[in-house]
Amino acid sequence: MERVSMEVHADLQRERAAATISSEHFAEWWAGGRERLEERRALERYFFDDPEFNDPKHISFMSYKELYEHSVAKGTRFLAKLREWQRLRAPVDGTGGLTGGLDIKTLHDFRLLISGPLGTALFQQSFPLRLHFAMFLPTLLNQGDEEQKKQWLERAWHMDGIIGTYAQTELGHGTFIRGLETRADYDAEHEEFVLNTPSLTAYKWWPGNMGQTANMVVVLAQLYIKGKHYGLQPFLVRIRNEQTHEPEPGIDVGDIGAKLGANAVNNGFLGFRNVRIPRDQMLMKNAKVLPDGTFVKGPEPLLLYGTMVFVRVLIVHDVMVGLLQAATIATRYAAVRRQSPIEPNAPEPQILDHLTQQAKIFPQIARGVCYRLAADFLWQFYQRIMQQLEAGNRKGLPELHALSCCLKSVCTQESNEGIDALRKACGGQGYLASANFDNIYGLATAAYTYEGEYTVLLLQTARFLVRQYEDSLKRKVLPDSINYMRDTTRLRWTKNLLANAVRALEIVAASKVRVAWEQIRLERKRGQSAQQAANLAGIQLSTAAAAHARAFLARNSLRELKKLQRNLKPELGGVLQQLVEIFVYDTFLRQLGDILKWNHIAVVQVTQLEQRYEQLLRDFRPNAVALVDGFDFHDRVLGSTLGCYDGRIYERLMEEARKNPLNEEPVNSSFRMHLQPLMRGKL
Ligand SMILES: CC(C)(COP(=O)(O)OP(=O)(O)OC[C@H]1O[C@@H](n2cnc3c(N)ncnc32)[C@H](O)[C@@H]1OP(=O)(O)O)[C@@H](O)C(=O)NCCC(=O)NCCSC(=O)CCCC(=O)O
Ligand SMILES: Cc1cc2nc3c(=O)[nH]c(=O)nc-3n(C[C@H](O)[C@H](O)[C@H](O)COP(=O)(O)OP(=O)(O)OC[C@H]3O[C@@H](n4cnc5c(N)ncnc54)[C@H](O)[C@@H]3O)c2cc1C
Repeated sequence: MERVSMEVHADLQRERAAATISSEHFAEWWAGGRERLEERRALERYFFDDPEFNDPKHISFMSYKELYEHSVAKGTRFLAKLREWQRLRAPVDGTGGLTGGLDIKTLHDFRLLISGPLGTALFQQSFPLRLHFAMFLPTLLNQGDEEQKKQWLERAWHMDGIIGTYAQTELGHGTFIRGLETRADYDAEHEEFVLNTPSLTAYKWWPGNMGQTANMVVVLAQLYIKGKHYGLQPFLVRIRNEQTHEPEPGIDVGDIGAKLGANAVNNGFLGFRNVRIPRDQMLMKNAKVLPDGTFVKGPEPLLLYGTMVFVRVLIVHDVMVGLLQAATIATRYAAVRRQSPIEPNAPEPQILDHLTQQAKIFPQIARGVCYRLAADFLWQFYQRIMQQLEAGNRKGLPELHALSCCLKSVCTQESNEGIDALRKACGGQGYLASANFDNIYGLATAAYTYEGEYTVLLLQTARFLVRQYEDSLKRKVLPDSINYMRDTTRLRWTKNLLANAVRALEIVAASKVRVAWEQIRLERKRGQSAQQAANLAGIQLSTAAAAHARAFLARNSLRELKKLQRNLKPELGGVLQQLVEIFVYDTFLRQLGDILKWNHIAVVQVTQLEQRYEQLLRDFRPNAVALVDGFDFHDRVLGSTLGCYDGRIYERLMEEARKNPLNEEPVNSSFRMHLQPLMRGKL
């Protein structure tokens, strides 16, 4: 499904001609500047013009095994070609400097490349070496000491004999990682650790790329020295022979089977039987084990969880991309599809002219744009806190953990919901594999669970919020992202609807945190332990954290909008203003129950906001196609019969149907074997 030079559908031509914004200006801003936009386009052409990267058939027609083998072949060609690209040009942002040095920024850029438009275009069921880059390397980088980094990092970066993954989750435990059972016993005599899987539930289960692809893992295991327990530590273990790729002695490894999506990732299981590794393969930036078996505690035990924080920060960006791919497909489809006259004798309108259709699609576009603003903020914030940590200041870590957890949860959950709503907004055709919602949804919904399950992460944020609430009662200084809790004044409804709505969302969050805190106190008074009280307040706590995330997203969008409007062309600034308003009002209206519970707002004021919201949908309507064009998703990135730039939806639907292997022969063999005997009463 290339962007072919054929004629563009008349409706799309008209939409583009009538828009008041320039897609190209938007694209430039969205990409972070002209140079980056050009660079990204050149990189995409470099891959998309290469016939080696065309799939021989639609992946929905491949078996599980076929898809894996095809993806690995393509994945390795991808890396080779990317290296070639970088030899030809100086390394640039977005391609991850595969031939250059390695730092966390490079890994960030590489991650955005493989989870972003180019990566999802080439690997609709995810990149088959994903975990090597997304978790194995960041863990070596952040948890190895200087010696270990010298020994492993450069080699791992160039995949010189090393393909790694991050093996934490077990069959019995994913969330509660202190409950992991894999053991690493230190043998001081040989200066080795001995790894074992003591039970079925102790099997590592889920790590990506682990089934057949990886030959090394960072494994999280419980450290024991002379029988004494020292908690979880990371160990570097070779699981397959570097030359033959046969499992090493004592290693039981395999693939866990087909999933809802991301089937190229080859998630695996792994058991250890007396597997020995040298002492210097415990990653020791933090805690250390000396040759004689002395355990030296690290300055910051929570660094062990550092890779998870890094990945959570990036997930906000990942799911934003998926949501906007789906929104682009649905917008273009709705601009070409015509159905159901509005006036009895009028021609059928573009379905995008039904206001309810606008209400399905535009809030998702707006949401994606606001998530992007939050993702950029979060990445800057992460870098700042990491610099502070390196300098020995850990003050900002709890706020980073709290913010990344609730944003990861809420952005993932709402993107999942949004992608599904966009699929439904395409009617029946949205259900076809050739529309590509299945792959987009499959990737986005995995992120709801991995790297910390939705509710579990909200509860992490809630712990922080409740503690901060107590601090606010004691008039202590609060971190920036929750400073709004200090303001205990009631909402004063002014003419500025946007400011009203943002403040109302903050009041909801602050009130819900207070209620959660009160419930914990009540349960404590009833004699419950602190932990049981937290469990019994779990619904209040988790919904308070989600409310906090929404309040943050709204406030951040408003703040960023103000900054942007100083630098952008007025018509673009104006459309971004519409989108921020749509996002905030949509959030407000979806939370109306809570909003009314915690704010004194009259019915007429809600009506005023509803009317403004509906007006905004209509105001945004003329720019909808131009705006999604500005995300600059190549047709290969959307991979959809419904979303192509030229709008030839019906031609493509039919072309794809005809390519279906079932249509290769006029009569399928099942007729003679089964249907005919049935009809002749011979079964
Ligand atoms: C749920 C928790 C956070 C609970 O941990 P715990 O040890 O029981 O800790 P606790 O007693 O609740 O808390 C102790 C304290 O540590 C804090 N904390 C917890 N995690 C972090 C962090 N990352 N950074 C900074 N601080 C952190 C907590 O908030 C607690 O603080 P507090 O005592 O309240 O001040 C943890 O176990 C966890 O993170 N679970 C989720 C597991 C997870 O995310 N697994 C990811 C596996 S890899 C994966 O999925 C890869 C897919 C990637 C892909 O395909 O791209
Ligand atoms: C596609 C995919 C890729 C993955 N890749 C990797 C990988 O590369 N490496 C790796 O190590 N792992 C990986 N994982 C595992 C993943 O990190 C875990 O599945 C995830 O952290 C959730 O843990 P769980 O499966 O134990 O869920 P559970 O914790 O069993 O969740 C089940 C239910 O219990 C609830 N629950 C659990 N604890 C609590 C609590 N304290 N309070 C309230 N409710 C609770 C949850 O909210 C949820 O509703 C992957 C998973 C998936 C789906």
